[in-house]
This record gives sequence, C-alpha cells and structure tokens, in this order.
Amino acid sequence: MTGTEAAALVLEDGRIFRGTSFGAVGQTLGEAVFSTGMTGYQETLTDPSYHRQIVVATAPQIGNTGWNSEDGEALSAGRQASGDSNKIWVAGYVVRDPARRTSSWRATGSLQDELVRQGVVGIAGIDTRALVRHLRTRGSMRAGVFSGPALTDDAAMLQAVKEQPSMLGADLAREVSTDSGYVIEPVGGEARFTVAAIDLGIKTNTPRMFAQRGIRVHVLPSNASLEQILDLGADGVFLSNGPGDPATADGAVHLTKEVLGQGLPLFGICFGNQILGRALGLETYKMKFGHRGINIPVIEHGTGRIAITAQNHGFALEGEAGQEFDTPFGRAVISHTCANDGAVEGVRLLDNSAFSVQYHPEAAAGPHDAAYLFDRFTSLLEGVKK
Ligand SMILES: NC(=O)CC[C@H](N)C(=O)O
Repeated sequence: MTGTEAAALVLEDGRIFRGTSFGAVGQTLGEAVFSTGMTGYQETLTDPSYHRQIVVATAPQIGNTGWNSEDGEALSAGRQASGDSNKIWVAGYVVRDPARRTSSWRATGSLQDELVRQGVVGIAGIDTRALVRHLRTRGSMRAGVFSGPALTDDAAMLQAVKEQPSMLGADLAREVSTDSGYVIEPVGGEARFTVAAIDLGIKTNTPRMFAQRGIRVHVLPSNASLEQILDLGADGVFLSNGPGDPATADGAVHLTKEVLGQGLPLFGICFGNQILGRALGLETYKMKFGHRGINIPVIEHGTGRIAITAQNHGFALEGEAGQEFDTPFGRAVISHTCANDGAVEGVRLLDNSAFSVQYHPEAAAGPHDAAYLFDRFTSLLEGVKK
C-alpha cells in the first residue's frame, strides 16, 4: 500500500516527477541511481553501499514478498548496541507500483510499514521508465523526494536538492563501518584460517561465505591498522564493498599497500577492488550512471569465461581489458571487464597473491556464478600457510 500524500521527486537538472508518498512522509536528499534487479529489494535497501543514494527500481512491481527477518545485508549495523542488520541504508526509494498485499511465508510485515518504521521517505506511482531513460541520458545526479509538509514550491525544493554535496568526493565508508571489531566464527567449529576483513560497508553475506569455508573472520573498522591485522595473526586480508568515492579512501589505500608489502594474501570486492586498484597505481573515475543490478555480464580475461554478476557501483578503475602493468608489488593485470561497456571489473597481481572484483560474488541478491572466487581465496590461504 502507498500513502495518500502527494509527493515529488526533484532532480538537480530541474526535472520533476510527481506521484504519491511511499513509506515515510517528509523529505530526503541523495544521488538518484537506478537498479535493474527484478528481485532482492530487501538486500538492496539494506546494503550499506547505497548510503546517501535514492534508489529507483526499474522493476515495476516492488514489495510483493514484504519484509523478513533474514535478508538484511547491513551486517555491522546489526552488531552495534541497538542495531539491526535490517537497517535500511538507502536515502530514499522510488518505485512504480508497490504491492497492495504481502505474500510470503517468510514475511514479518510489509515493505511500506518497514519504510515508515525506519523513517525512509519514498515515492510511488511515477513513470520509472521515463525516469531511468532520463538518468541513462543525463547520468546519475543529485535529487530529493518531498511529500506532505515538505512538498513546497518547485524552486525551493530544487534549491534544497542543489545544496547537498555531490557523490563525487564523498568520503562515506567511516559513516557505515563498525565502531569496534567483532568476530564471525566458521560454520562447524575449527577455523582453518583467519581473515581480517576491513569494514568499509561490509554486507552480511560476505563473512557467511568465508565462514562456510572454515574461515574465522575478524571484521575491523575502516581505520584499522596493519598492527591490528598482524596482532590477530591473520592469514589474509579482505577489503569490503562500501559507499562513496574511492578517490577519498586514502587511509584504506595506504593500509592496502602495507598489507601487500607484507605479502599477505588479499581479496577485495567492489569498493575493495577500487582500493586495491589504487594501491597498484590505477586511477578511479565516476561513471555516468554506473552498474546496479543482478544480471550484469563480466568477462574474465585469460579464460574468456563470462559470469553473470550482481553489481552496485557508480565509480570504476581506469584500464583496458587484459592490460598488464608494473607495480611496486610486482606485475599486475586488468583481469575482468564488463561485457556491456568494457568497464574494469577486476584486477590482480600476476602471482595471484592479491585479487579483487568490482562485482559481488557474495551475491545477495543475485546469481552465484562468481562464488568460486571465495574458493580461490581459500586455496590461496592454504598455499601460503603450507
Ligand atoms: N558497492 C560498492 O562497493 C560501491 C563502491 C563505490 N561506492 C561505487 O559506487 O563505485
């Protein structure tokens, strides 16, 4: 069910879409981005990488499975004193046609009620096809959703939209990272390996993938130091996904260089890929409208294999498919690119001691094509330990 209050989505270029309120009534600001996933809205809404973004669902009907207690991806929020891994991180939600009733045996409530409970402002009933075509043509941009008393005159709303900071240059990882470290134990007892996971906005399913492979995961705050990692006796390091502009993540890049200098095995996902890339000397840039969805094809150069992947990124590394280059840590290669537009989707050291991908092998939500990367990292830890 949607609200009955009039609402407007205002884009920074002056385009306005009018609909009705969905979720909380009020005002929210963020970068308007679209996601093409047909399923998995709960995972999307709770993914910390969407912090400060207003997400537009291209799937016209949203909410039919309601909200449940299992699918939240906001792992670190669930570890704080009063936290909940179902914390919604998106700044706002834009949909065409919300489900009028919830239909799932797992549901604990409706999406509309959860958005209200968490105070997340959304809008429904707008032409999301026209909106997505606009964002594809003009690029992701600053936006606001306004409803109820916040729905004022167009000029005032547009001014509020333009006064917010851009995603370009936004340093957000520490806003979503855990305050203090915590441990996820491996499934079935004994830990074969210990991994230090740098939490830049880590998703719930990532440590779960490690735990299923007998790995104990120490999740550390975004400002963790090399000493902390060494004190844990970590066999390897993981760099998580996360929100914001990777060009601002100098601290994580510095730490990554130190880790590479120690020769510790390293694996990165999404923001983690951008950070490893930067540590290897590559630059990042803001993409026009990014990649957000769960069916994005990626080519692995060398094998020629294609994986259908889950993605959520608005920045990318500079580079060409298969390009090799020298780094202070040895020779590296652009290992993966997107089959749709050629964007860099992975990088690795040629000796395989460090690798990362721009997509989400933990796949929550999304296909499991890339889960083998967790096995590859586990084999790497095994090889080093021997
Ligand atoms: N999911 C992520 O880790 C996103 C990384 C980065 N914030 C981007 O938008 O590109």
